[in-house]
Amino acid sequence: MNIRNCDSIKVALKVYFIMGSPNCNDNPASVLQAAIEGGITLFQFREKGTGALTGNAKVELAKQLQQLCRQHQIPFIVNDDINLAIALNADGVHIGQEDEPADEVRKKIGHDKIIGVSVHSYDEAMSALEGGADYFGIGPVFPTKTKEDAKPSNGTKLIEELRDRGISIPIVGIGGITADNAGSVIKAGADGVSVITAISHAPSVTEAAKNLRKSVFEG
Ligand SMILES: Cc1ncc(COP(=O)(O)OP(=O)(O)O)c(N)n1
Ligand SMILES: Cc1nc(C(=O)O)sc1CCOP(=O)(O)O
Ligand SMILES: [Mg+2]
Repeated sequence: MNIRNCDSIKVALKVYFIMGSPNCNDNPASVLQAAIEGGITLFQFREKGTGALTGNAKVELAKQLQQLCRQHQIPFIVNDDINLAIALNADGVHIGQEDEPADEVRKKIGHDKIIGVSVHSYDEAMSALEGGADYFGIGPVFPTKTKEDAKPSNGTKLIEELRDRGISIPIVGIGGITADNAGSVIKAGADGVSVITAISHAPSVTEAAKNLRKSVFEG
């Protein structure tokens, strides 16, 4: 299967769980296992923020989480760290406007890997497309405390604008998304939702993933 196929990416983006050890109240592998049992469709390893692991500890955690994803056929995406993604033969990377440009990343990771790019305007979206992005992450849709340097929340405006202007690339919304508001993000034109705390901090991680899935698939 071509992992970069647009329809496959749209399916994978539906319930996109992102986390690293700073986001977990429990052992990250247990949290990921529980989220997989709840039906997540894609995972991003984002080892970032206060207390984030570095060096060998980061690599070992990434390997452990990648192994879990492999066992359950969940694609494994690495946030920011292109060298780690290459070293682990990850399924792809997610980069933002402050990270390496998409065209440079494409040269490094090759043509069989997914590149997700965060965009905040039509112009950024066009540049990301030219650079070879496979999907856009758009946010923060709602206020979030999880990303320290997040921009002010902007609702679903950009998602609607891109769809109105005929952009058909896979899109995932991010930032403050929960089972209660996920339906509005899908209605706006996103293919899926990406969340950290709505799953990682939930009293039951499995139930939270199931509820999010329900909202995405049933509105
Ligand atoms: C799916 C998805 N969308 C957006 C982001 C944010 O990326 P970025 O702006 O580079 O910020 P950091 O996550 O690196 O702090 C994301 N990670 N995933
Ligand atoms: C990693 C990230 N990126 C964002 C963006 O707007 O690009 S918001 C965000 C944090 C999302 O965490 P939560 O689901 O807990 O709000
Ligand atoms: Mg980044």
